[in-house]
Amino acid sequence: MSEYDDSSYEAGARIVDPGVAPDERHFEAALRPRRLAEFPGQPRVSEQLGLVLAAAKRRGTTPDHVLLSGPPGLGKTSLAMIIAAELEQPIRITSGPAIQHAGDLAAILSSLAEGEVLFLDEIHRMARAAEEMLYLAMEDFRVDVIVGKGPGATAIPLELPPFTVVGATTRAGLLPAPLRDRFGFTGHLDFYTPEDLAAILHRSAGLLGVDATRQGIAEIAGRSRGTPRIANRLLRRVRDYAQIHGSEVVDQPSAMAALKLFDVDEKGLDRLDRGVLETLCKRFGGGPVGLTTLAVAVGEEPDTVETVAEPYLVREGYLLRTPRGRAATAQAWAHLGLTPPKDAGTWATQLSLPEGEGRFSD
Ligand SMILES: Nc1ncnc2c1ncn2[C@@H]1O[C@H](COP(=O)(O)OP(=O)(O)OP(=O)(O)O)[C@@H](O)[C@H]1O
Ligand SMILES: [Mg+2]
Repeated sequence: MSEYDDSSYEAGARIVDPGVAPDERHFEAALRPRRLAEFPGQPRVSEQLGLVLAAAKRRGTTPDHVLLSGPPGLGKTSLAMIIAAELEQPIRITSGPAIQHAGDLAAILSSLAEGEVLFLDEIHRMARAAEEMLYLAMEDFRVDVIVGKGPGATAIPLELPPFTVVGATTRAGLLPAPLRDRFGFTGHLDFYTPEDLAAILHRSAGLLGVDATRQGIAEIAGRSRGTPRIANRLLRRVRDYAQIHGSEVVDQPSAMAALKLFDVDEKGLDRLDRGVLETLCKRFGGGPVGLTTLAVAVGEEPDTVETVAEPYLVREGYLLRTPRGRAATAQAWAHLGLTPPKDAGTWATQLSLPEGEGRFSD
């Protein structure tokens, strides 16, 4: 699930949504890399993690607990499963929202086998009381089981065999510091380069039994917003298109035609993204304009514009959030093939943002 849970757009409702759609889970499972060696991209995290796991295996101990953070669809769940596979250990999978009471967690912890991997997805959404129990368990491999109620209740300490927690979160900043500190290794996943996405797409095409050319793959990779989940989804749509209209081969013409049909342009912007930029440029001279005014003009809820369209537009340098409202950058004008008016604000002449500026961190 993604951070877009609260918006009016269902996860996966847009073809470029980084969240997972309910009906694509089985595709995802089939396309997940199984081992670190077949996990393209994220070279730093992958190398660091490989070292941590290999060293623990060599010593015959459990590795440090691992926290994986980063935007939706970049491979956190895949990596959690890879960790268990590399350690040759079973994996127990649960998620923050499923643990609403400390007792839920106590039941899981007390049934773990030695060395087992406990994957806690969306760990930032776990109940507070369970968080406290978790960090005690992570540090001392112990839980206090409360027996009885009221003044007569007693805490019976229960020793746990050593195990490895792998936590995943799209919002590392929401984790309380004591919990974050219990993870000896944190891997932050970043958006993929088009080359890495192309490698992923080649592999996926092979697994799906689809013929694909290098140019066809490159065309899809360039429109996938740095996100493997989106890349795999676009590949399936292009495959559909190629099977119905073309030579059954995912080549550049079929990729371009299919993605035009599904409204994903060459930079990966869809109709909503372009609607926001076009409204901003054509109706408001590039802004700045308040979020609500902009959203009404686009015909969307302010929340949708803010949480669904803006993060990518800001990250890629098409849109600025200024104290006076939203403003289009020169890159936005250029992408739409429009010329900014002479009196447009200074932001419109700004070609790109300084490194890190306007980027979303967790
Ligand atoms: N490095 C990679 N190589 C190949 N495929 C990948 C890679 N990273 C992700 N994928 C594919 O992208 C899809 C989404 O990956 P995954 O479920 O691991 O993401 P996630 O970070 O857990 O997302 P969420 O935050 O929504 O839970 C899967 O189908 C997976 O196969
Ligand atoms: Mg996941």
